[in-house]
Amino acid sequence: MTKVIMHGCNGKMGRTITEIIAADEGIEIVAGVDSFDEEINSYPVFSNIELCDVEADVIIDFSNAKAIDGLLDYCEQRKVPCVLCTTGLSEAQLDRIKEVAKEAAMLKSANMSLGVNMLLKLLKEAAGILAPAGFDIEIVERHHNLKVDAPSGTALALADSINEELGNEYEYVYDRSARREKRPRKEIGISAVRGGTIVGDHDVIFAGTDEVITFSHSAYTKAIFAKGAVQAAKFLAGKPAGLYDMSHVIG
Ligand SMILES: NC(=O)C1=CN([C@@H]2O[C@H](COP(=O)(O)OP(=O)(O)OC[C@H]3O[C@@H](n4cnc5c(N)ncnc54)[C@H](O)[C@@H]3O)[C@@H](O)[C@H]2O)C=CC1
Ligand SMILES: O=C(O)C1=N[C@H](C(=O)O)C[C@H](O)C1
Repeated sequence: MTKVIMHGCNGKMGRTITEIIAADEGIEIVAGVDSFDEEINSYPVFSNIELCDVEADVIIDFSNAKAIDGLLDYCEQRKVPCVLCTTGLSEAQLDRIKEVAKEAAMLKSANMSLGVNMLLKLLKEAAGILAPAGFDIEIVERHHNLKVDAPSGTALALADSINEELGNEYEYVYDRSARREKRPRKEIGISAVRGGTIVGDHDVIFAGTDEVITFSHSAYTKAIFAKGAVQAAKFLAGKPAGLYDMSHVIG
């Protein structure tokens, strides 16, 4: 039985994961952490990870960028593996994750769905063929009106996957409103739309002369992310220190 601390347990994703784990005999939540305590949980909830004295095999995190520094300190000191799903992290936090991964197993992924993780691979092949042939690359993401970070972590991960294939020569452009120039070839435009209850849509557009290819992923429920996170937690429990991602889980 894998024992989990759910970091951000009372948020939208924390609640979805609580439901999914309750129906799985191979894994249980032994404690939750959330600054917002509604007394709705069947497990003990702490307002801060530093106050959590419950032993666990792995942490699942869906919280807020502001909560990540304390979480990383906890993982480093106690050597607890962590599935890090919060997006909108700073460069300093991304560097710190690499440091902490020397002491504990850390799996970071901006999107836990099978579809997006397969797309990350497919895009490398597409970019390798289409970019040299002169296709422009644009990413458009759409999310619900409660999302606090933009662009989405997934949009950045999709861009990074493409850019890696292209020798990291492409610049990311988030806003063209102050620009008065033609589009340079080596850029990836990234646009964010926010509204209603959209769970999460990502379009990667390769626009060439007289033809356009669009790779599109739509999430219909948050359960696709929750299932991936639970699968990742089972995978990560007991793993040696190191930096992991969903490709290690999915294969
Ligand atoms: N990697 C992935 O597949 C996915 C990642 N996300 C990301 O996960 C994060 C959370 O998403 P949601 O659940 O939709 O947000 P949410 O706002 O509904 O939930 C976040 C929870 O974290 C809690 N929190 C805030 N500060 C905290 C602290 N210092 N310690 C403990 N808890 C704290 C809040 O009280 C809240 O209950 C976001 O960054 C989002 O972008 C969301 C869905 C999928
Ligand atoms: O905040 C969300 O909801 C989501 N966030 C992740 C992101 O920023 O990419 C993943 C998913 O799209 C939902």
